[in-house]
Amino acid sequence: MLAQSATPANIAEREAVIDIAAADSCLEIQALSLAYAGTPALKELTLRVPRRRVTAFIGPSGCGKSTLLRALNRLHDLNETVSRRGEIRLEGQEIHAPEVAVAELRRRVGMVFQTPNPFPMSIYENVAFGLRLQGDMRKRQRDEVVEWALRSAALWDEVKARLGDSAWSLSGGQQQRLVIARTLAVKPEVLLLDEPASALDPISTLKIEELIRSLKSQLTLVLVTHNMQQAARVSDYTAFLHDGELVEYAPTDALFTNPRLARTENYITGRMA
Ligand SMILES: Nc1ncnc2c1ncn2[C@@H]1O[C@H](COP(=O)(O)OP(=O)(O)OP(=O)(O)O)[C@@H](O)[C@H]1O
Repeated sequence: MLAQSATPANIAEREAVIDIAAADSCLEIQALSLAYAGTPALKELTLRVPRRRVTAFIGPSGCGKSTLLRALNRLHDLNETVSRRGEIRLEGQEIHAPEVAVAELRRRVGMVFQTPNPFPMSIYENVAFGLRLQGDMRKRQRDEVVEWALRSAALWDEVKARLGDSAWSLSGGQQQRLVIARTLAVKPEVLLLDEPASALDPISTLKIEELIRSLKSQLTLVLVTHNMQQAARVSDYTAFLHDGELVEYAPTDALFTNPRLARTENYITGRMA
């Protein structure tokens, strides 16, 4: 039985904590801090990313969403001004451990950016690109993986008759789904999406959102978005960041309908830019 002092807010808090703690997690971020040239961008963030779910990072511009996402596949490695403390574990293994090869990490943790970036080659070759890097594969097997990846990215029917055409002949929305297919072809465990629909029209945006929802049966997705409706539509869990801190992290429904903290409520109700 609930204690007498339990209010709807702290019931939700307890349930949110239990829900995330109980979820099977794929990535664990522990006391992660990151600074650019000594200026903090992330401050002691700790969170677990549940497996085969969609987790959204939301928050005002400059709060650190992209910095956090990029840290998850070590995109800061080449930036000498970046200093980092804390841990990021993928399936229990610290991703900065000496035995972890960055190329393999980035195969396991794929990333899709805001602006579609297909390579200047055919639709087919874009998807086959990572497979060729991985080594020899018979043409028939490669064809099968390309088809599977294009189907998984909900693009196959639109391109199956023109696989040899330039990827740049596709619309922006199709290009973004092609980039997702290219990433899926090497069978990642995690897909990081940094504002993947913000450069797209509303119909293409809906297709990307449908795709995100469908992909969680196969892999773990992490989405950075400015668009709170989008976070509410597609994600299972939402983390609200502000000024480099993780303010609140909860199942998406709980966070949007019953935020625990005033800072979260102010943001989701538009009282904080
Ligand atoms: N390469 C960089 N060098 C220096 N500072 C950076 C760099 N990238 C980001 N920053 C700073 O780190 C902070 C967090 O930036 P980040 O891009 O992660 O925020 P964000 O929440 O993704 O913002 P937005 O929603 O505008 O994309 C900001 O103050 C930003 O100016």
